[in-house]
Amino acid sequence: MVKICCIGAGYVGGPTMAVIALKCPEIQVAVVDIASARINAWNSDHLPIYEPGLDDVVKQCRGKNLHFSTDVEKHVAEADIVFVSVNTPTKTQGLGAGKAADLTYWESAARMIGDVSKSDKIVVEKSTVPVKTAEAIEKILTHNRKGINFTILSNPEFLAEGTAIKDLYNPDRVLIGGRETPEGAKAIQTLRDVYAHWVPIDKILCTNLWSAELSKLAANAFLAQRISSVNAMSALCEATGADVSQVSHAIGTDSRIGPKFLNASVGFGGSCFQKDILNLVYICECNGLPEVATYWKQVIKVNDYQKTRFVNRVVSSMFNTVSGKKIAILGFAFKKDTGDTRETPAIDVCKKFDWDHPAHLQPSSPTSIKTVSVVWDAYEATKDAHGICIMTEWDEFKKLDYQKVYDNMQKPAFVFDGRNIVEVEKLRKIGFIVYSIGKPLDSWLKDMPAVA
Ligand SMILES: NC(=O)c1ccc[n+]([C@@H]2O[C@H](COP(=O)([O-])OP(=O)(O)OC[C@H]3O[C@@H](n4cnc5c(N)ncnc54)[C@H](O)[C@@H]3O)[C@@H](O)[C@H]2O)c1
Ligand SMILES: O=c1ccn([C@@H]2O[C@H](COP(=O)(O)OP(=O)(O)O[C@H]3O[C@H](CO)[C@@H](O)[C@H](O)[C@H]3O)[C@@H](O)[C@H]2O)c(=O)[nH]1
Repeated sequence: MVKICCIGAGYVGGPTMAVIALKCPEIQVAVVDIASARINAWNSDHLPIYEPGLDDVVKQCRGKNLHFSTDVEKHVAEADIVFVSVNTPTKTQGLGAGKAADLTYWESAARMIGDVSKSDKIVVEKSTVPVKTAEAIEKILTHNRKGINFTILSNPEFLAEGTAIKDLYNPDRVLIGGRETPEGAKAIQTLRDVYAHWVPIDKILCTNLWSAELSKLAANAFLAQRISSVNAMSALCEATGADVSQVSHAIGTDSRIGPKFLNASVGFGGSCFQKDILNLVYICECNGLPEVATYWKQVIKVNDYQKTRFVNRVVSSMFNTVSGKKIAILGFAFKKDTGDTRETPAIDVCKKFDWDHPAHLQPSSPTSIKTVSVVWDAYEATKDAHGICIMTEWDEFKKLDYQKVYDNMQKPAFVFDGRNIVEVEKLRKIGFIVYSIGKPLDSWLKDMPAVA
């Protein structure tokens, strides 16, 4: 019986392994993590992450062929295939700080695999890593191998949060990269057999190691670039009277462009896009390609510009200051259907509001945190507020009774829609002053500065 162990029970390791366990009943799957609170949650009725459909998959397999454990070494030692799905955040200190991927979690996992293994293993890179990481991992493992053979594969994950289970059931493709050697080919075949339980074989793409590693960074860079492109257009739409939704639709019907990922927004967030582009930029710089690095860096610059532009719209509309005003932030996650707030644009927007306080009103003690309160209900959040900022496109915010919201707010009442989900004309009829990204401007906002 094939045994799989996945190191890292996070947003990727948990759902991915749960789906493998569901689709491959004859395979034993162990998901291990050093974070005991996370493992306890995976073993409880309250899973550590919110993902539609995940509870159901876990309930079907947990305790049968899916196990969550903190006994990392035992499960790694027993496994034939070890997935490594640990976090690879941006380095905050030292060489490459602010750009390069921090591979300390990866390296310690690799050293541990080398230490505890007593049988041959396929080691699969599931985390998103810089190109050539597999070579570094090979070196670590082969220098410690004690006669054991380790074959490294790259199998990057393309799921998006909020649709992880759907994406895992029905991936656009599964990508497996390996060495072009007999051992590499054999390992690719073993992993391909796992996915072939439910993924059509023509959707399982096999490449060399470096192509697989780079494809993951390239895919995220292209996706994020689309958002920055449409967001750049949104600024031009506001300046000219064009409507970004109409422009997106018009260009998206061109089959060469396609309709997806063209929603203008307050900016992209999440733990992946910025981190992976910075990683790509660093790799370009290290390979002597400064022009290529600058090109990709611009995607992040436009994203930062979009968040700043949004805050400036809010502040300039509200008589050039938000100091002393109540602003209701609707939604904090970086997108709907996830509880994940890593790198969410809402954080940057709220921080920029803090900056707008005049010096004499600057919070001076830790108790100033009281200026933020968190409530469950949108009606409570908006009561007596001067303005509303919609930061996440939760369906709940589309269906609010905006007349009721308006009646309970200070006047003039503002809605700043960072996700373009409200019906602008309907809200304007109620009496709101509405700003929607990339849409024809409310007369209130005309002639006000969009960018400081
Ligand atoms: N979140 C996504 O949607 C997504 C999608 C595709 C790819 N990725 C990539 O997958 C990787 C994991 O992302 P994530 O969002 O699941 O991260 P995460 O932070 O949710 O999970 C990583 C887990 O690894 C554990 N860990 C770290 N070092 C360990 C060690 N030595 N031994 C055991 N456990 C260890 C941590 O405790 C943590 O629980 C990253 O490289 C990310 O870029 C993420
Ligand atoms: O038209 C769009 C689409 C998305 N977004 C924003 O972009 C961010 C990222 O969204 P999405 O890509 O759907 O979610 P992620 O979970 O970050 O998934 C991305 O990052 C993952 C981690 O690498 C990859 O696996 C996925 O393929 C890739 O889509 C979110 O803030 C969205 O609101 C927009 O502003 N406009």
